[in-house]
Amino acid sequence: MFRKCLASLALAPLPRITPAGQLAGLGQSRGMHQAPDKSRPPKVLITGGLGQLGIECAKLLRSQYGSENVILSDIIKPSQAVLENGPYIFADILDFKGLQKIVVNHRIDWLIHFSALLSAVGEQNVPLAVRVNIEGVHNVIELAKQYKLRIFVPSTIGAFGPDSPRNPTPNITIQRPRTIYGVSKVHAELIGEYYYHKFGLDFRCLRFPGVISSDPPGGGTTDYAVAVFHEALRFGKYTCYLRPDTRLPMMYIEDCLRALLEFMRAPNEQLKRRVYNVTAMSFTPEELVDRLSKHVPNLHVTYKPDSRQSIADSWPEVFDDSEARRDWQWQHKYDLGNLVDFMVKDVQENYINVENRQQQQQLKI
Ligand SMILES: NC(=O)C1=CN([C@@H]2O[C@H](COP(=O)(O)OP(=O)(O)OC[C@H]3O[C@@H](n4cnc5c(N)ncnc54)[C@H](O)[C@@H]3O)[C@@H](O)[C@H]2O)C=CC1
Ligand SMILES: CC(=O)[C@H](N)C(=O)O
Repeated sequence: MFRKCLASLALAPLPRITPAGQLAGLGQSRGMHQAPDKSRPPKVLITGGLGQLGIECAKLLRSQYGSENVILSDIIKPSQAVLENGPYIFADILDFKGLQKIVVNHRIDWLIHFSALLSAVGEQNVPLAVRVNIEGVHNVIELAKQYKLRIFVPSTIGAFGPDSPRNPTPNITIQRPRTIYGVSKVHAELIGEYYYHKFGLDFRCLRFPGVISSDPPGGGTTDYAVAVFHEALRFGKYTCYLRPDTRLPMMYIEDCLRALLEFMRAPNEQLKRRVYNVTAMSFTPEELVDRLSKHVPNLHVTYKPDSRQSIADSWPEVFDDSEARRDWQWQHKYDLGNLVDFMVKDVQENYINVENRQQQQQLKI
C-alpha cells in the first residue's frame, strides 16, 4: 500500500511555486483554463495602458472587438476621458494574485503587456526597472501559461547594443545591450521563446523602433522626435539632447499599432519566429527638423547632447524588418514626409487647440 502511494506520487506532476508563491500545476487539471470560444471576439487586457501606446491601442482594438471587450489597466489615476471610453481597472503587474483575479473574473483571452520603464528612466532607477521590466514579465508570462492566453510583449531597437551591426540590424544577430531596459527586453524575448518551446505558450513579440505620436512619451531615448513637435509648434524653438546626425529607426503610432494587431491576428502557422523586427523609416534630428521647418518657417533648433547620446549611439541606425514583411506581410504606410504632416495636425488638434480653448474659458470666468 505504502509502495503504491509512492509510485503514484512519482507519476504525479510536481507542483510548482508560482511568482505569487502559491502552488500551481494542480489547477490545470481542475479546469483553470477553458478553451476560448472562437465564436466571440477575444477579451483583451492591456497592462501599462495609460502610457504613450496604451490608450491608442485600446481605441484601435475597441473599434475591432467592441469597447466592453478591451480592458485598459495601469497603476495610475485615469482621466475622465479614459473612463468614458471603456473599461479601466487598476492592475499592478507585480501583484500576481491580483492579475489572476482579473483574468478569471473578466475571462481574458489576450494579454497586451505594455508596462515598462523605458530606456532613459530605466537608467535613473535600475532596481525599479528590474522589478517592473523583469519580475513583471515573469508574472505575465506565467499567467499567460496558466490561463492559456495569447500574450504580446513589445521589445525594442534597444534590445541591441554596440556589438550589433547597426546598418542594417537583422532579426537575428548579436544582442549585447548596455542599458537595463535593453537587458530586460532581451530577457523578455528569451523567456517568451522558452515558454513557447517548452509549454506551447502563444507568445508574440515585435521589436518596435521609436514610436511617434502626439501623446507624451514615457522617458525614452527617441522622445526628442515627439518633443520637437510640441516645442516647435508652441514656441518655435527646441533644444535637442541628441547630435544632429544621430540616425535612429522610427514609426508613426498608427503603423505601430496596426503592426501589433496584424501580428496578433496572424495564424500561428504563418509565423516562423516569435520575435520580429518592425520599422517604417530612419532619420536624424536634422532631417526631421528640415521637414518640420516647412510648417514652422522660423524654427530654431540647438543641439546639447546628454547621457541619452551614448544610448542612441549603441542602437540600430537602420532596422531590417524583411522577415516580418515576408512572413506576415508587414507593410508600413507612413514615411518621414507624411509623418510630419500628420504629427503637426495631431499636436495642433489634440493639444494646442485644446489648451487655447481652456485658456479662453478661464479668461471668461
Ligand atoms: N514608445 C516607444 O517608442 C516604444 C515602446 N516600446 C514598448 O512598448 C511598451 C509601451 O511603451 P509606452 O507606452 O511608450 O511606455 P510608457 O512609459 O508611456 O508607459 C508605461 C506604463 O507602464 C506603467 N507601469 C509602470 N509600472 C507599472 C506597474 N507596476 N504595474 C502596471 N503598470 C505599470 C506606467 O504607469 C505607464 O503608464 C513598453 O513595454 C515599451 O518598452 C518599445 C519600443 C518603442
Ligand atoms: C525605442 C524605445 O524603446 C523607446 N522609445 C526608448 O527610447 O526607450
